[in-house]
Amino acid sequence: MLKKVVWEMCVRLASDVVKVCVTGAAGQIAYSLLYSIAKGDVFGPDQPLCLTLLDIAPMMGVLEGVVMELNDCAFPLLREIIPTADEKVAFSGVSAAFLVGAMPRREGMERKDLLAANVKIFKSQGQAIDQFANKDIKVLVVGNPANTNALICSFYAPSIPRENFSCMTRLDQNRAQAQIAARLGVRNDAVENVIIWGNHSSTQFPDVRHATVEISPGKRIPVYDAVKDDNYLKNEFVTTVQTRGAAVIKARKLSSAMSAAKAACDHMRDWWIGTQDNKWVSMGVVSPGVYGIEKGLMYSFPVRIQNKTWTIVEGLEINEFARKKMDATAVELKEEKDQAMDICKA
Ligand SMILES: NC(=O)C1=CN([C@@H]2O[C@H](COP(=O)(O)OP(=O)(O)OC[C@H]3O[C@@H](n4cnc5c(N)ncnc54)[C@H](O)[C@@H]3O)[C@@H](O)[C@H]2O)C=CC1
Ligand SMILES: O=C([O-])CC(=O)C(=O)O
Repeated sequence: MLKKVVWEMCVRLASDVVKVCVTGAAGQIAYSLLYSIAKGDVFGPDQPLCLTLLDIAPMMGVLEGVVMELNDCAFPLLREIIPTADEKVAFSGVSAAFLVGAMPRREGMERKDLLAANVKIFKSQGQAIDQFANKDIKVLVVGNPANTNALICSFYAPSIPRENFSCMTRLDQNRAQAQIAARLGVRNDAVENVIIWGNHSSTQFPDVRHATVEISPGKRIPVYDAVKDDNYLKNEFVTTVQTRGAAVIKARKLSSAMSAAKAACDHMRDWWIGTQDNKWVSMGVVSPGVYGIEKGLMYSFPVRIQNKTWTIVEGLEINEFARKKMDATAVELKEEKDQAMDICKA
């Protein structure tokens, strides 16, 4: 009898393990990301994990070192680590994937300058996900240009619902939230419902028209009323968020990594576990044609999430200023999409 109970417990434990893939696993974002995932920050403090770590063949030596360090952390939730350069091994049976592996930009480049170098990675990984991953996999694309790479990845994985592909604009959301909090001298989490519209690029539109801030315990007011400076919110604030990635590269000579990893964790955790009550988060998702944004573009919208399903927050008033910004970033996404399709078909 005891033997049977123990056996059943073992079976349950084994089947409870969630398989998660991280690509670019030997790179700088992954170095922070893997730590947080393995610790339980994303899938919950009781969720056992198997991590598959994909990188290219020449990086297998470095990846071996990352695996050693993960083992040396002695994480209770980490049941198995599979380092590999083979997409089939990396994506087989996977329920959640962080697609980080791609070339980062250097000083003076725009993210779309990476298209030619990176988009084929996402075509190939889309095809592998289509063949080998679980059909309900949740895919977060971080590698730049993130929106267009996510679109291509989903295009080449036709057996997986398009809603299961997203790209990361959470870093932009976190940046916007932190800028407002600093301006008002409040905690970062006092600021809610900041929106990032569009592309994870310098045309994105960080919008605080619908955001609120708790300025004193229990007192929440619109950010516009708290800041009382329309000129700042429409100009300096927008530009600061749009160009923050470039500012980090200029200072560090490397692109954001710790903050990118934190944002990837925030994004996937909210997708997996759900958003709270009236809070919105921004993520790049395939446009269903709302807010006048062409159907099929991978565009960042405010969403609520329940049961691992996102729903765009609809009905927000869009003024003339916002309309222009939202359209400009959509135009850029359309251009990137056409260019990416040409590269993939060549
Ligand atoms: N969406 C966002 O908010 C952000 C996106 N990024 C982007 O994330 C990407 C990764 O950045 P870092 O980790 O700093 O770069 P990194 O150069 O440190 O690491 C990239 C890793 O990807 C690997 N890789 C290259 N091709 C691969 C393939 N086909 N399959 C698997 N792995 C592959 C490389 O060997 C390398 O180990 C870049 O494209 C960067 O621009 C960075 C910050 C924020
Ligand atoms: O700016 C870059 O190239 C890296 C990135 O996406 C970011 O920091 O937002």
